[in-house]
Amino acid sequence: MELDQIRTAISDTDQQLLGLLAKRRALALAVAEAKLSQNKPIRDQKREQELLLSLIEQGKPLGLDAQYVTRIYHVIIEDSVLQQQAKVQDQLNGEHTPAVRVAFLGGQGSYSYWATQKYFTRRAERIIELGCDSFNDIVKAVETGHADYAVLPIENTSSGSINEVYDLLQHTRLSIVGELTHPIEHCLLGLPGTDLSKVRQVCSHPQVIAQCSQFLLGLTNVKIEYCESSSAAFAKVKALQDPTIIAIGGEEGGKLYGLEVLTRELANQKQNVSRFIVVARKPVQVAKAIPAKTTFIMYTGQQPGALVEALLVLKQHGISMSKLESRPIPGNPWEEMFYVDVSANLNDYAMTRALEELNNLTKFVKVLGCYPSDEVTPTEIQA
Ligand SMILES: O=C(O)C(=O)C[C@]1(C(=O)O)C=C[C@@H](O)C=C1
Repeated sequence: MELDQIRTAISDTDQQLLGLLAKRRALALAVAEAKLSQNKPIRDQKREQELLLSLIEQGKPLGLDAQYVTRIYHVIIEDSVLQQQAKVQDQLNGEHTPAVRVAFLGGQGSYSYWATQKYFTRRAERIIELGCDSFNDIVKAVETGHADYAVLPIENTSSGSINEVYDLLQHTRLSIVGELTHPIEHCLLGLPGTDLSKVRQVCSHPQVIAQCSQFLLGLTNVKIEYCESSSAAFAKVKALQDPTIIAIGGEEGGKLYGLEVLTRELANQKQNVSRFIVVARKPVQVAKAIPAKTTFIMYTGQQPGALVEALLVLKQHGISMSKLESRPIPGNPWEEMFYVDVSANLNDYAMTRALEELNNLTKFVKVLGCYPSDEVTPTEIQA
């Protein structure tokens, strides 16, 4: 066969694969309906185990090794679970609307832009994008009704917690209604033909710069220029048309501005992932069939053992904590507000009791939101 003919055959096969993936997704959504009516949880890891084992066996005579099959099906099953969760939440809260207005940092091509696309394509037919220049503007856009939702990065595996966002949460009346994790793959991006040895300025958002600090130490005679977002950095490089100025951001985003990759994998941690939260004016309920997270803040006061006692309340109710963060309280020097993420539904009996006790024990407790957990840990094969 000629090259063109082979490629046509590959394209045909890919088209069939896409059709089958769409068909499988529709079946998974039908399963979600059936599970809801039978009061069953969405995730069924026993079924996933059986499925993976059977697929590995079926792959062997076709020359498809176990690792390959497992990798592909982890992605497919993760998609199934997240689609099913979104559907269940939609039925409970009526979240699925034809168009949603979403505020996020930067413009097209920023990391928050991609996170927004990823989260809302499962939940709405159309996204009306409201790119903003600061985290404060994003929150204001939802508070004032200019946007329905805000997407905010809250932590990153390389640079840690994003303090500015934590501080905004302390004062807003908005609720956390969702979360998502998104891999962040930083690249150096320049105008076509840029020579890295001649570069004199690197532009990006301060969080991005922090996540690539080790790589940047190795660049001598290069000035760091902070921008409102990585997309603002792309726009700047494109507008200036000066090959000594480059940006750091995602490859796909840079492409939208005609920029090319000079170097990849710049982040301090190889696994560089950001966790984003989605906030809205109205809280949501999380269906019992899916794993929930609750985030609350508390001020325990400074008496000895106050935090330990508060955390013991969670332990006594069998509630596991996935994150504990502290931030200063403005106007009260050396006093700290604690932010707590727990794996629990706000409507669970244990959680209700724990919050009642924390209300009595501490000086201040406020629930920031209860939302579906985005973590779909891959099912491992047990031999
Ligand atoms: O079979 C089910 O119960 C499904 O919901 C489908 C499916 C899948 O995609 O295969 C998805 C999630 C479950 O954890 C198990 C399997």
